[in-house]
Amino acid sequence: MTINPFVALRRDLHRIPELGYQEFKTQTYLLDYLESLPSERMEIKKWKTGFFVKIQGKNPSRLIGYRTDIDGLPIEEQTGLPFSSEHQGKMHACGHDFHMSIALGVLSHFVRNPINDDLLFIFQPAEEGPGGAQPMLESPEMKEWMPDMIFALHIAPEYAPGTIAVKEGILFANTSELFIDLTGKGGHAAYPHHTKDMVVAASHLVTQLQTIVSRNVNPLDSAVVTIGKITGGTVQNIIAEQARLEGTIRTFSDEAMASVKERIEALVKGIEAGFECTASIDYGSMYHQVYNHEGITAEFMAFLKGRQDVNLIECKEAMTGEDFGYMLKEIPGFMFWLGAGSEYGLHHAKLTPDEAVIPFAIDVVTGYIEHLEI
Ligand SMILES: CC(=O)N[C@@H](CCC[C@H](N)C(=O)O)C(=O)O
Repeated sequence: MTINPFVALRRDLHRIPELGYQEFKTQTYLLDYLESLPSERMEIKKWKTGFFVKIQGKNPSRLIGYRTDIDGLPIEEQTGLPFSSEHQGKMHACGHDFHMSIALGVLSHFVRNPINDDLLFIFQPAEEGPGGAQPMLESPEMKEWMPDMIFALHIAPEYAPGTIAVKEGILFANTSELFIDLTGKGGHAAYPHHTKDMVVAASHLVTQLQTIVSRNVNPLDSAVVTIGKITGGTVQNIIAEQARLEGTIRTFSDEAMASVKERIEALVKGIEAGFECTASIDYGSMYHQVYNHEGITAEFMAFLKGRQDVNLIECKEAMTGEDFGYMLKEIPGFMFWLGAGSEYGLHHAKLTPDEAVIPFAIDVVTGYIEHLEI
């Protein structure tokens, strides 16, 4: 059976997931593919481990932008797929392999069938962290090629293939990473009274952090404080001198983000006093909310309603984060969810989206770009 060429590309990319700003093989693979396309209308500018591709239109009056992210996650894949990750401890568990192959499919259509307007394809590194959208936006390359409108998609395992979910206004939350380091006095496991145990302090702090959402945030508002990783100590019979919590904060407003951080700082001060230790907080990288331009999103939804093959859902906002929010802050446009039907969700080691959505999405995105000229 012949396999769709962009599904084949997805499988190749799925084998070589790389973390933010380490996407060297991915960049080479994508650029090699572009080499195979007619080059007359195509201009490429590399940017760190990503790049921009401009496709010259026939009679341009504006520049239409389309962005894909290209990085993977630090997860050991457990799908059992024959084209599983060849990079130990790394996986395309957020669908960026799908995003890239869809972008290549759309790009390769327009390089052969240009529209009047110019198109800009943005292959952005480090979406999962520490963030590539904002520095790309500020780069001289993008300042020269600033789109008049921009859009992007994200796969959604919880929706069936054929579904597109979108809404006007806020779609994804504001995010802030969270790293807390605790330092006390280690020692012999049998002499706890001579030590300040950071495993115990960290355990109390994790529990106290849960009270921010349940007891400080207005029940009619929304926020998330997740601790995804705890490390501490060295061996089972030594009391830990160090512990580290790693997590993320999500809110729908800057005010809520500031008040969650205030509470975190107060609780950490309490841990320092209560457990006689020192603590430091680092907020890592922060992403601006994804806010879909009302008018442009409404027009996209109207376009989708005209397609028999699309099940359009007007969805609710989600606590997911996306640094594409920075691009949408400066450029009118939108992001949408592409139903991809996987039993396991984003960031899961068994995520297996349905590959049939690749040609489907290429067709929808291509059709929408063509429709923009009508
Ligand atoms: C779509 C998606 O899953 N995005 C990530 C973005 C991560 C932002 C940052 N590294 C953080 O953890 O706060 C997400 O986790 O929502």
